[in-house]
Amino acid sequence: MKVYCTRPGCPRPHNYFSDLENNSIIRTVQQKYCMTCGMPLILAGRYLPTKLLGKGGFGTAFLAIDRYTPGMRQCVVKQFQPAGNLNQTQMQLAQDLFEREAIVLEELGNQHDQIPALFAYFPLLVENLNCKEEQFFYLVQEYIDGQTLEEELVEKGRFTETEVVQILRDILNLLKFVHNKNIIHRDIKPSNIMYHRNGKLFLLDFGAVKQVTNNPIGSNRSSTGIYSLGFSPPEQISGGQVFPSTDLYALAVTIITLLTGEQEVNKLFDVHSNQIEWRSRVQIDSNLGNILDRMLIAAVNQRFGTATEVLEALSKLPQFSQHQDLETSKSMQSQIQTPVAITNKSRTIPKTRINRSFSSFEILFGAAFTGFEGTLIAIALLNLFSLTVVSLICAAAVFVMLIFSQINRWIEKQDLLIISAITFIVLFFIPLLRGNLGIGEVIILSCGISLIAVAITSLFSLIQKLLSLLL
Ligand SMILES: Nc1ncnc2c1ncn2[C@@H]1O[C@H](COP(=O)(O)OP(=O)(O)OP(=O)(O)O)[C@@H](O)[C@H]1O
Repeated sequence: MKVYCTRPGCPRPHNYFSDLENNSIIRTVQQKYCMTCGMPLILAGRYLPTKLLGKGGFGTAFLAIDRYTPGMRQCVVKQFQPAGNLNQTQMQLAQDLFEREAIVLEELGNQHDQIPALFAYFPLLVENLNCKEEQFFYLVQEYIDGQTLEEELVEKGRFTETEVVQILRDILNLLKFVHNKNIIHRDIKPSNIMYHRNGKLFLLDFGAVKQVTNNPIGSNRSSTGIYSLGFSPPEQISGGQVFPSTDLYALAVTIITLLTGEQEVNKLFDVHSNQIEWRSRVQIDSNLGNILDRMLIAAVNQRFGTATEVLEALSKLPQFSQHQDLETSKSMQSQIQTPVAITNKSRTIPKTRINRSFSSFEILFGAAFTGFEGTLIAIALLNLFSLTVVSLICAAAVFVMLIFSQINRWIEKQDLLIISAITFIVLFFIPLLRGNLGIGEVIILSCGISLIAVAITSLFSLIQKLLSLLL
């Protein structure tokens, strides 16, 4: 098993322990140390980092396993590690913010199923290579197995109007909950919003939150100069007061980047008019555009003040005020009104699953897979049953199942490669399933049909695009 060393700057952080391939040894082993720098690898005696997820402004995130859960649950271990050379005051501020992320996650994550839950927060005292003591801080949170909106944007190019409205509603409901707790997120952007594989949206990174405890929201305290360039409104950049509407501004910029497909958000800013220019880049419902524009007003007193106000404005748009959204809003309402009763998160897959659209690459890759896998299965079935009709019926059923599973995203991306590799290996090692065909002929036949599937799908996509342009 690979275990990742979390010491900043460790020259060889990848460690491999063959004994840890065995789960019962993972559970019982005392400790493991980095073979290069001697750093203890099993954090708090419990969490084993396996992979680097990424580095943010205040820390480094690792994917880890929790060895004391029955299924060795995956989790995210974040280590406090501020970037750049900070002075003592800045360092203390960064550390406070890291701790605040833990406090906020503990409060919010356990009450809302679209915010990662906090599992642990602890310091670790270790000796460095010069035999001096060093202290590290770790925060362990729920792992969201999915993709950030930023990653999806890179894959898809841009989001449709229907998709962004669904995202807008979902995040507004989340913000309503967060703001009701007197907390302002302050770092809403596509890289901090994540789609779980089951279609549920999550809000991440509460490292920049401002908690206005004992003060009304927007009370007279400075915002400590934390912002994401391009997403943050003027009041946040100037280090002044922050308000719930500060998050609404960042949410509007987020939605506009998704609609326009512009990944470099600064390119949306027009220095001449001193505002974000986006309407000419996309064709959307003008009322929806007006709502986004009102979320983007620089003057706080003219911008929408609360998430509820925006939700109300959205519900007045006839094409978007659907029964389903009223239900979502009602269920959120009951969640907010009964905070004491909710202590554990329910991790059920939502009934109203968001059917995310497929990128062109995903469609063509799916077609190639279906052609390849379908052919392998048809060959095997034709050689397995003596009755050709039975084989063809079974093959057709499998074919339909393959397409259905992809449409519902039960299988996607690397699953497709794994499934076709397994089927191919089975055919390779069991000649009975190939009949008179040699392995070379099987490959040629499967690849050929896979190419035909891609060609037919491309043709249909082209016709569909042409029709949508004409109609
Ligand atoms: N709970 C989580 N589940 C899954 N992935 C996560 C989770 N939290 C963070 N990540 C991923 O880990 C990486 C680093 O996250 P981190 O929050 O440390 O920084 P960031 O959001 O990329 O940057 P910044 O702090 O500057 O906003 C990102 O790719 C993020 O998507």
